[in-house]
Amino acid sequence: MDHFNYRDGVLYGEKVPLTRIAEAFGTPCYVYSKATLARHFRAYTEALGSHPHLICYAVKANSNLAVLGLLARLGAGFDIVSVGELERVLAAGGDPARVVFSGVAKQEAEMARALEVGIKCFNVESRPELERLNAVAGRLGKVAPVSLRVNPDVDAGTHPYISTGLKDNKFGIPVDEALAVYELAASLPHVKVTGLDCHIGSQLTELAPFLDALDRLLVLLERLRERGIEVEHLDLGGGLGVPYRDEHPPAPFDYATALLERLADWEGSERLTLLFEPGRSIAANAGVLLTRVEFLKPGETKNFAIVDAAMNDLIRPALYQAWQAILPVDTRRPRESATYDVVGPVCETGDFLGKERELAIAPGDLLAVRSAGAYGFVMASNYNSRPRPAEVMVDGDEAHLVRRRERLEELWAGEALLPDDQATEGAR
Ligand SMILES: Cc1ncc(COP(=O)(O)O)c(C=O)c1O
Ligand SMILES: N[C@@H](CCCC[NH3+])C(=O)O
Repeated sequence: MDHFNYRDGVLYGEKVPLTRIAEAFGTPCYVYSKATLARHFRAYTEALGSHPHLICYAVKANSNLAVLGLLARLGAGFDIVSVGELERVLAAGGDPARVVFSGVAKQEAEMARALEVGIKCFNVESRPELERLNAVAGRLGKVAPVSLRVNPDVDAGTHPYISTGLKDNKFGIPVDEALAVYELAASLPHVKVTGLDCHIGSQLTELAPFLDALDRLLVLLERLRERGIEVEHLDLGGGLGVPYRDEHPPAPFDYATALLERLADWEGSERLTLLFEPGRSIAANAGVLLTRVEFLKPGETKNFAIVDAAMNDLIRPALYQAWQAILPVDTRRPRESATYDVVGPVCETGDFLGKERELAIAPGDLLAVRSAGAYGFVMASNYNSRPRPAEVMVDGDEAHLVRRRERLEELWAGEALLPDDQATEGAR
């Protein structure tokens, strides 16, 4: 459920017709619903109820300041993977004490900045990273709170590009080695063990892999306890899927209920703070990509609807063959229906937003690509020297521009001509 619905034949974002947004801000344009973001966030906090918890929104899913600011005000923590994401969180008014830092290769300067602002925890993904963190913290006279990201080797049953909890993925410390790395962590002077972390993949549509992972983590926690190592929090990562088409992923409530049941037998579980790092399940269905049909191009074997958004704006279909619904925004005028591949202007055969879609459209019509609030704008590029699109947040009957469309001259700002060519340029 989201806040993008038809009223009298026109698709709205909350109380704003998307036609009005296209007129005011142009296309292509991302549109997010504040109410949907808030509802998705609260679904987690309400599901966990009185159990100690912290929901660390995965900034990578959608890092627009307005999104981060909204979630910060609702009490969210943040899961970051770079100092860039950290600075965004701070710029949006997020609390550094609620930030966890994931990622396989944190640089020294990134660690130093995170220590300086006092983040909650570093999710350490390897032994050398632990040693680097200890050294950086030592130089700054600090003690870094750490949680080891353990790779539990469970098959999340998701797309191979987005599965992260298998032995042959680059992420985390193999569960069998984790004990030794925890012992090392406990012996180092400038790190303090505070948690245990895992993240097994994204767009999971079943509970079983999460519960399998939890079982393996509980075995590890038991072994740590035997060695006198107690953690304050258990971070189960993100990964809960969303309905893009006909998937029926568990709701946060079902997920949390199943986890709490499984945890109930574990001694001291009521004091164990649960952390989650959801990205997609908060942002994906809180956004659409608005695009306009440029041309309809009938072909011998197929028809193309060429639109003004492309793979540089939304890469998920091209990269993962991901399916996202494509809807006409204004259905009030009569149109003939046909089957189209919806493609963009980029010079790549793989530049498509959807294939074989039955659509009743004409040139100039607006289309909305649904479920585009996560891994949409954040993965946009300037390929083909296309400025990145605008981003708009609707809030009731208001629409706020939360990122203006990139300007052409921004595309080459920071570039330079060679000295010889500058001279030629000057002489001309
Ligand atoms: C460490 C980590 N945490 C959280 C997330 C967010 O995942 P999702 O958007 O599937 O909830 C990811 C991305 O998969 C991740 O790598
Ligand atoms: N970007 C991916 C998900 C990767 C998750 C990041 N760990 C997607 O669009 O589905």
